[in-house]
Amino acid sequence: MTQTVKLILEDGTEIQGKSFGAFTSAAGEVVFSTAMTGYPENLTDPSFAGQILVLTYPMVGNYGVPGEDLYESISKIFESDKIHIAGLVVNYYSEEHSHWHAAKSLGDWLAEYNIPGIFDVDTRLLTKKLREKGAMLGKIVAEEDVPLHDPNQDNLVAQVSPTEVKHYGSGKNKIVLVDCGTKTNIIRCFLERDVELIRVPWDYDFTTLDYDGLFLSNGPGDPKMCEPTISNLQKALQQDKPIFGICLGSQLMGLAAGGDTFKLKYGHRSHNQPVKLTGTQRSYITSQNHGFAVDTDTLPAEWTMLFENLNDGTCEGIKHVSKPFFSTQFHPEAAGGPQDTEFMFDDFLKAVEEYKEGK
Ligand SMILES: NC(=O)CC[C@H](N)C(=O)O
Repeated sequence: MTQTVKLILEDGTEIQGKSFGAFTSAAGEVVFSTAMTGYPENLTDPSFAGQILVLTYPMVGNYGVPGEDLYESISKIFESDKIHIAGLVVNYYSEEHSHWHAAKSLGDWLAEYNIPGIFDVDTRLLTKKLREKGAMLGKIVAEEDVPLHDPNQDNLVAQVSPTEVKHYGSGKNKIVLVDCGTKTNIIRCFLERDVELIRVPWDYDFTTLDYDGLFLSNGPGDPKMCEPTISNLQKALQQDKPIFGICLGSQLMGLAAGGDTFKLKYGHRSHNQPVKLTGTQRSYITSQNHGFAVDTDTLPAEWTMLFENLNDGTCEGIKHVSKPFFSTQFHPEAAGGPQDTEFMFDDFLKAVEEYKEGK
């Protein structure tokens, strides 16, 4: 029998719904995504750590959850090796699922990781509230009440980053990937491009390593929590080796450059965020998942905005005016979402080749 659970927001809103996944209570920051597909990818994206995710797409679970498949010891399917969200809020949960690759139901998968889900919630109405008031703390309450908890006060990157260095591939360009909670599709995108990848923990002193290019990954929480990464990055910015950052990596680059970051009112989480390449009329449709952004007004003179969000005008990437340092706030690796900006990986590796030729 389906049990009743509640979603409670910090402004006092209480919404009654039905339980799926684990029948347990959990607190976090309530954020919404308007993506129409991709829950296996979203739920395993480490950037969602600490967040209760509201999906506006009305029917969820109908294609189940794919079976695991490995490639070079990383998942071919998922964006990390576990579910990272704190809870899931949907409108209609489809008990039935059907897909050639489905191995289990979404509810069973959530239960495996002890993550609660709540359905029968008007997630579009809830999203309107989150857009008006901004992202809020909240909790899914089953039997036991739990206190509200702000995950942005925690060092979430330290919780999701690996503790050991790992090596992948044997290509001609040696790239250090600073893993603050990387999505596996970033690793796949590099391995498809003739790269030897050295994946290091968020606080690892990579400045001592021999490499051709530096990459900063996405990750959860407030970028200002990543002090060791920022100070290592500041050393790398003194050199000329190419640096590329995605999402949290873009925010870390902004902070290391001397700029500031701020929390957006309700974040960008979807697969259809329009961005414009600065200095052109060219726009791209991008996959995004972020709640913070670089404040471009605070950047030193040698840095500029590379992409601008066409919905709210906020910064979607930065670049150095003369050195090969650049970033995107959106996800060129997508997973899920459109792959239109995957060329950013090619641009980065081109910069790496040019750096090696000029050395
Ligand atoms: N996907 C990410 O890397 C997110 C970065 C950061 N945690 C934010 O919410 O803005």
